[in-house]
Amino acid sequence: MAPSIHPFIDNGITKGDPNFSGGTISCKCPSNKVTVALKSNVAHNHFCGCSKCWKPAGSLFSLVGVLPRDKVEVQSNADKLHIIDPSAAIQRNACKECGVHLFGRIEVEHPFHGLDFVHVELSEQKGWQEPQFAAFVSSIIEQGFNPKEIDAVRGKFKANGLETYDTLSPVLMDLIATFTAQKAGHKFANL
Ligand SMILES: N[C@@H](CCC(=O)N[C@@H](CSCO)C(=O)NCC(=O)O)C(=O)O
Ligand SMILES: [Zn+2]
Ligand SMILES: [Zn+2]
Repeated sequence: MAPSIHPFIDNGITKGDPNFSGGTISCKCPSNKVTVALKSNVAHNHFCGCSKCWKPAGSLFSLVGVLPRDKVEVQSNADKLHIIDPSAAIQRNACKECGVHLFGRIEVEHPFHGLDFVHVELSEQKGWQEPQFAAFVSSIIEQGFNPKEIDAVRGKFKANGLETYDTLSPVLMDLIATFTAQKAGHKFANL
């Protein structure tokens, strides 16, 4: 059986609702779930093949989007959260018991400071922004995926109208580059 790319693409992508205003995500513990309110929809929702983002069991990719950190509020069992890797730019707060990542937060100076990273598949609500692109596709090879089969993976994304990249999308990479340039003292007109 071919490995699952991610449940949200294996059976075709469902469009989000542009008027959707948020919901609740929860971890996968059978009881005493960690629950987190997301008080807006997400943006830049994307599949990510990197080794750091949480992936559902058996899937090659994560699905991760961002929203302002002041729209994210832990509602229950906060004591079960721990930060997976405190040295990473994105501090992924995960459930100690089931391993699910609830939100990733940036505390250092960074182009995406102020945005939290979340996985909307952990919500029962429907209407979240649909995936926009696939990022860090070649990273799955670093984790042991056979490079001979990568074209099939890229083809599946393309067949669903999604571009594939080996970093983030050009829009996000340009934002990062702009931040880096401004930090180095470059000034841009009309930004
Ligand atoms: N090949 C590496 C790439 C890891 C990586 O750079 N991941 C990105 C994207 S995560 C969500 O889009 C990133 O920004 N990471 C910063 C961080 O995790 O703190 C690998 O696969 O590990
Ligand atoms: Zn849990
Ligand atoms: Zn990632």
